[in-house]
Amino acid sequence: MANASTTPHDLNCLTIDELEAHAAKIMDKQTRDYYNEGADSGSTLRENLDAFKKYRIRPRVLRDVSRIDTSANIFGHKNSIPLGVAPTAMQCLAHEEGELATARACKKMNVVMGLSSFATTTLEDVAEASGDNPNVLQLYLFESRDHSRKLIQRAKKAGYKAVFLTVDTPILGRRNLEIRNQFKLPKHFKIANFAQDEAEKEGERQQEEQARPQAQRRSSAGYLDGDNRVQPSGPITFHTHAANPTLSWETDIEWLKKECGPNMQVWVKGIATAEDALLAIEHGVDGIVVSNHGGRQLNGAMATLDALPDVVAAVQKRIPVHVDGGIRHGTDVFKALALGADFVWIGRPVLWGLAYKGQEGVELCLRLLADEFKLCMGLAGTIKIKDISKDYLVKMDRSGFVSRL
Ligand SMILES: Cc1cc2nc3c(=O)[nH]c(=O)nc-3n(C[C@H](O)[C@H](O)[C@H](O)COP(=O)(O)O)c2cc1C
Ligand SMILES: CC(C)CC(=O)C(=O)O
Repeated sequence: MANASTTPHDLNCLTIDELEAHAAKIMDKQTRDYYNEGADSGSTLRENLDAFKKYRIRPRVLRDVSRIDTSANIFGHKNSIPLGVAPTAMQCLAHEEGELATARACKKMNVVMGLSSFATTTLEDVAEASGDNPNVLQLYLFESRDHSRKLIQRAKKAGYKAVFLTVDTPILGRRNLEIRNQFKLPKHFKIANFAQDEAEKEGERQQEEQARPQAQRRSSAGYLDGDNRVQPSGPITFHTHAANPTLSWETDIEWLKKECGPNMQVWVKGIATAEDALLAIEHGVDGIVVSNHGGRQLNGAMATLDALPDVVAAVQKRIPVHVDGGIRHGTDVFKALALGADFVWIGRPVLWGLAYKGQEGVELCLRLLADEFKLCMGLAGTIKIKDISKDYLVKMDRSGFVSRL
């Protein structure tokens, strides 16, 4: 009997769990804590993972699974599997080649890549490394529309297929290890997409600063207003500019759609409820990602896999519904699809791959998941993505009682 794997194994690393363990030994403490932690006690982060264990697969047999097609269409491109690389900030912390290594691995593995606004590589350099492999730009809409507008224009010019507006971060979640470690991006790295703006602004700022009475001079984190809210008027750092508490459906989605024009889609990332999924449709977005930011924002929020079925039922296939959070095995991809997701995204596993072996490590990460997913499809008795449905799952409650969906 042939093994389902199409590629050679790395005998030291046969699972994403092993990849995580290798990476943990390689990364420095600040980076490991920043990448791996969730908000507050981390319960939502853990529940994202545990949610997958509540479901078991009902395999069907004698169905000729000799020709399995794992490919999925995204932005008119044939992705090798229904999985993409979610945007994660500051990848050069994991490996010196950072986002470039990720882009090259995605291209080689034929997998769509999401680039964080807070990448340590410019969106143009990533686009060049990606060639004709599709990319999406994750966007935090800043209070200064100028910063956002420039970024959108650059993404359009560089051929990005979509922007993913992250909507679960109106205020940055509380990450205790980050606070305790006093997280700082080492000086030799830059939040590359803003580096030019920063240099231009710095001169102006220094002049303004000198003109200001001593008592009103800003701290390095920005100004605090009367409500102790950081005013994002200072340098672009993720403690100030990632969070924009003023975002709303009415004012921002319309603006964003206009800026993106007809050739770059607008998605929202961070939907957790049917109500918001319906609002997304009402406001004309092209797709949604059910996400809780990998458990890094509202601790105590639902696991994304638990949030998914309600959203799928509300959307009724009018727009694509994607999901991320806690996907660590090919069977997790299968379960998410069976619950109605069209596509999934992975965050931390790619960072672990990067830390382990740069581009090669990201390829390994994607290959493991692709092989596991293909094997799962074959052993569950299905050869087409579109046939994966809730008929392939049962749900177990806490007492072990099994029910059909
Ligand atoms: C270190 C780290 C940085 C992240 N940076 C961003 C970001 O810049 N923008 C964003 O929308 N989401 C960001 N995310 C969230 C991911 O896009 C994704 O939603 C999440 O990682 C999925 O969960 P998983 O890590 O369990 O796969 C980040 C996640 C991590 C772990
Ligand atoms: C720049 C940060 C806000 C990136 C992020 O989204 C995260 O660390 O979760």
